[in-house]
Amino acid sequence: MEAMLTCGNWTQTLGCVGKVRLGGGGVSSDKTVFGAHNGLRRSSSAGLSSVAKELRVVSSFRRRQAANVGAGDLSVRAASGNGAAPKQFDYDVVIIGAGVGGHGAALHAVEKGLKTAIIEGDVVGGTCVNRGCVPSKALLAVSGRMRELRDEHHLKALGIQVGAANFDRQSVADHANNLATKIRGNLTNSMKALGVDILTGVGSIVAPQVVKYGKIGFSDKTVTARNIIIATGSVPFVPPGIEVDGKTVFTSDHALKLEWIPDWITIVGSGYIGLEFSDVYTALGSEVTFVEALDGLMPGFDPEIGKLAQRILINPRKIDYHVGVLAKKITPAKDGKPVQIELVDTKTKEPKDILEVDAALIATGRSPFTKGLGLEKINVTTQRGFVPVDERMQVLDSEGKPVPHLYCIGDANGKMMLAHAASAQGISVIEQIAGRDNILNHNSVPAACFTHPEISMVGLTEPQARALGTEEGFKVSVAKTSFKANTKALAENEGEGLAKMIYRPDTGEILGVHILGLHAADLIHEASNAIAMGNTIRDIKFAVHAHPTLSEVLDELFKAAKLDEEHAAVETPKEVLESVSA
Ligand SMILES: Cc1cc2nc3c(=O)[nH]c(=O)nc-3n(C[C@H](O)[C@H](O)[C@H](O)COP(=O)(O)OP(=O)(O)OC[C@H]3O[C@@H](n4cnc5c(N)ncnc54)[C@H](O)[C@@H]3O)c2cc1C
Ligand SMILES: NC(=O)c1ccc[n+]([C@@H]2O[C@H](COP(=O)([O-])OP(=O)(O)OC[C@H]3O[C@@H](n4cnc5c(N)ncnc54)[C@H](O)[C@@H]3O)[C@@H](O)[C@H]2O)c1
Repeated sequence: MEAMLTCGNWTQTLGCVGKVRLGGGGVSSDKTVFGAHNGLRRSSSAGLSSVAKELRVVSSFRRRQAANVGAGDLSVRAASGNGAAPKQFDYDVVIIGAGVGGHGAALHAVEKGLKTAIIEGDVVGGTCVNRGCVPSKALLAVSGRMRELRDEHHLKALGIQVGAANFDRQSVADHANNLATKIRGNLTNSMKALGVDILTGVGSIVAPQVVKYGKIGFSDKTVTARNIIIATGSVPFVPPGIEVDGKTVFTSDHALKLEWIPDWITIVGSGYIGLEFSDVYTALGSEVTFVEALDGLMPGFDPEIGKLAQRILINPRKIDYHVGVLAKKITPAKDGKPVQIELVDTKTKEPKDILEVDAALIATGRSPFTKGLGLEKINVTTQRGFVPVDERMQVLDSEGKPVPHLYCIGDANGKMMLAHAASAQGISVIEQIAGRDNILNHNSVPAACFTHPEISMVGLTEPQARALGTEEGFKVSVAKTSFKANTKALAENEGEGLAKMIYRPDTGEILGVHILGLHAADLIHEASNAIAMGNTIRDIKFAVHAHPTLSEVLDELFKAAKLDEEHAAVETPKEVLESVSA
């Protein structure tokens, strides 16, 4: 199968992909054949932390040649044209792709004193800044305000009266676009200021440690690099049979421009993009119909959180849905006819329904953008387009052996399609290049869906944890707390929400935390940091939280956990008493 996909100004043909991998971390299951994407568990923002990184880097920036890197003589030399690796290098590190992954790696590389270049074929910032996290969060900020201002019941409960709230579509669109421009500028300036060479053009590998780049239609230039990092990201995946015209049938790339607000829109796919856009569209007045291939909405979330999300984010809104169906064919609106969507049963492929709507947003996952990278020249075979890597992000060749000095980070390796994961992988790679072994614990990487209220998560879902427990022979327990008992949430009149922790009662290890509620995206970090640091519940349950804050939801959660040793502590005196009285 082949699908035409666009990335920024480019168009490419990508092989359509096989399996949907649900969940990540320790347990996963391959289900249903449609679409290319990774696990559906995680996220948040990343290139955005670049400002903080920038400050850190500026203060410590001192270009040095790390002895353990062995960067060699860095003066410019001609690359070997015979496929052999060069002996001397123009750069310590060349990164292909200036998205948030590439940016994170570049900044960390200069901090480590590595001579660094980044090659970008479109615009700096990649998906997250230009077509992803940044503009979508700007639209979601408007969605949140509109919801609040139009929720009479909520405002009345707080004693507030306001007139009818309204919005200007173009100004909302401008807000999203302006924010992307601003953050793009920040990213570009941070790299320039620190001495990262930004090379413009499409990069590809011509031999080990040799990269050529150039603008399409112009002659290529060649650079040699001791280490190459592929960070070429991803593009929307459009299943075969769906015709995207960019006007009435579109992907997130188009939707973020908010060129119009359809009265009725079908969103194909109820993952992150589908859910976030349903929040935006319903706040701005659209009716939404979800089409989801798997048997329930939001199939990648912890099932209990998914159910609650359906009760809070779907049922009370102008949203209906069809689950267990594939959008087999979608035809854009033409000649006065609406968009036509033919649905078939996912399992039997029997025709189920035909929808006629004003617009369709295709949110069915993303495909790696790795074609034309020249990987075949160095014996690397992509898997469904993804670059195979080991736990250190080192690229694996066709025999499964690590290719020396070649790494791949971010969406292009498909491990976890999140901005901050891309950036964290980049930093981890640079640490290794600088001589310090580093393996990113992906189970500690949080994710968030920025709906109102937000959903966040880290680690395993309950079914994943239980499956792992069965496999490895340990008991799994679950603790829960509600936002309804939290003073701050109630003061805000935002008591709907749940926090859930999955853990090992024998060791106190936190296996996963899932939150649905006000500011869940910010709250998750106490749990993700605990997992990253290897802290157990025992370590954090006595940590003090300010009152009244939302963080007390997590405080309660940690305190609600029942560890085996605590049962033992209660039982021991009884046993002692019995033995004494006997
Ligand atoms: C609508 C939407 C919302 C999202 N929201 C969030 C969110 O809130 N939080 C979150 O964590 N994640 C979010 N994501 C996911 C996030 O955007 C991606 O995970 C992240 O951008 C991946 O970063 P990357 O550096 O791997 O790739 P990209 O950001 O895709 O960057 C890759 C760059 O490489 C360039 N490139 C590609 N090939 C070449 C080549 N051969 N030569 C030179 N340059 C090349 C591209 O032009 C691009 O600039 C969202 C995604 C979408 C679509
Ligand atoms: N807040 C965030 O962090 C955020 C926001 C947006 C996107 N993202 C990232 O972008 C990536 C892509 O997001 P996404 O929502 O497109 O993908 P996704 O993988 O999150 O969800 C895709 C959904 O589409 C369904 N699907 C696939 N093919 C289908 C078909 N033919 N018909 C009907 N349903 C179908 C899948 O079952 C799944 O539920 C994600 O991996 C996510 O990590 C993150």
